[in-house]
Amino acid sequence: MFGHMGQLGQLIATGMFIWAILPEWFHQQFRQFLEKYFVKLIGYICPYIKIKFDEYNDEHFERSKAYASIERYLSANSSDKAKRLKANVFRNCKSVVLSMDDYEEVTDKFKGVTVWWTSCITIRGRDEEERRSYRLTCRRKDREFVTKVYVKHVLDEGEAIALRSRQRKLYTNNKSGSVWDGYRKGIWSSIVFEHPSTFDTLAMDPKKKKEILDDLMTFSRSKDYYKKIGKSWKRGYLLYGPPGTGKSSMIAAMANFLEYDIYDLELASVKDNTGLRKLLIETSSKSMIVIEDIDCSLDLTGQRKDKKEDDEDDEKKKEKKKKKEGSEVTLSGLLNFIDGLWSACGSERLIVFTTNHVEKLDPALIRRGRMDKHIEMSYCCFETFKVLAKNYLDVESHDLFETIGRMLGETKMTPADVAENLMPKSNEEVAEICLKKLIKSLEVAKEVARLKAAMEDERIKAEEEEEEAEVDN
Ligand SMILES: Nc1ncnc2c1ncn2[C@@H]1O[C@H](COP(=O)(O)OP(=O)(O)OP(=O)(O)O)[C@@H](O)[C@H]1O
Ligand SMILES: [Mg+2]
Repeated sequence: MFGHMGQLGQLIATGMFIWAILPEWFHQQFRQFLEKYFVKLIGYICPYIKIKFDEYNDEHFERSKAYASIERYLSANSSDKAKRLKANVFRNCKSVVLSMDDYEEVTDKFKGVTVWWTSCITIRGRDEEERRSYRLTCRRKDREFVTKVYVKHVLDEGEAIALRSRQRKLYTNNKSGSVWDGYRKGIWSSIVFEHPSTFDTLAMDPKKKKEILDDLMTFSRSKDYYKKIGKSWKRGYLLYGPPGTGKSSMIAAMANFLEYDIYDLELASVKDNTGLRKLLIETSSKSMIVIEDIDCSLDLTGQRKDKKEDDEDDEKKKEKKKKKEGSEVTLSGLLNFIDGLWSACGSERLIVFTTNHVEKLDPALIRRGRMDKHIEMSYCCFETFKVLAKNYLDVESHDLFETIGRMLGETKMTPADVAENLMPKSNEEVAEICLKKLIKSLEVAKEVARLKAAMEDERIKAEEEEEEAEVDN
């Protein structure tokens, strides 16, 4: 027994001696060889596979997009399951994002498949730099599903969460061309978009409101449909109606509903058609491009149709006018902006025009396909009033409603005017006082309209008499 022990001791001692006299490179090779086969061996035995997502890839300084998406996905789906959390406040984000703390593990289930996520840190290099990563563990049998379906689901969902929580922007174009926005020159300048208008605060016929909401919802979910029918994923809205009927409020409500950015395009500040195209290219997806008061923006009415008929003098006059205004955008330039080849450069975009005079616009500009949906914003009807009364006074029914309903049927008053009357101006102004104020205003408006109509009748009568007198002479 002791003899065997002695032999073994000798063997070990010889082995150690040989190991000691072998060169360093041999040690390294041997170690690598062992590590490689050990990992392989574990791979054969272990029923799980692991996928690592690093926060920074070696060749990029930027934070990995996949890592950020996973972080958001996990904080939204598993932050209630993890026991130790980290709070992050991102730039461009409204809220605090909770994510798993280091070395924390959570379980996630998707379509019946269970996976495990671990947040890891490795210390690398001489500077002992901390490298973060997420490790996804799944069963070997689920490998195909996890790599092809689950990971895509996580990344898509993470991106969608980022979009939902970002701060939206209101952009406007600059007359001077481009502005320095801190790190690059841009042709749009922006502020944070925080308009409080929503479809709840917007007063209009509930049926019409629902129709618009359905339309917007369908649009935002129709990516594949637009691809199938061979159209770029955009839709044109024309909002028309008298001043103060809620066109601008509707635009803000639409942007809030769809969570889009707004590009408020001032046509008069655009130098020419090329400038218009540049602006278009610089807009992002999930946005609304708005041109307010399109009839006043430029002399676009009939520029295309009547071009040949215009005599030279007219052309010169127009040229001069355009030079004075500093804009040479033409109707055809604008038409191309809306649905020319370049308009397909982004996706999921609404183009919205507003006007007080729809009849002044060139039919080519507002034909379906360019302006797909025409929405009339009109004077306040009883249904509109009820929404305003609810929003402004918290009143859903009142004895005075009947009178107001009847009077609104007889008199044209814009929602802006009705809203102004309904808004309490002091603590003493209770709902009834405000409603009475509105009735008084409606009476005045009715009287003014009656006088105007009478004056107009008189004017027409006088003109007719004048004509008759001329004929007699
Ligand atoms: N339909 C509406 N619902 C709720 N509020 C409205 C509505 N219409 C007008 N208002 C109120 O009146 C104000 C003016 O409305 P808004 O600016 O949307 O009108 P507009 O149609 O864009 O007018 P303009 O043609 O002059 O640009 C808004 O601030 C809003 O408070
Ligand atoms: Mg407006």
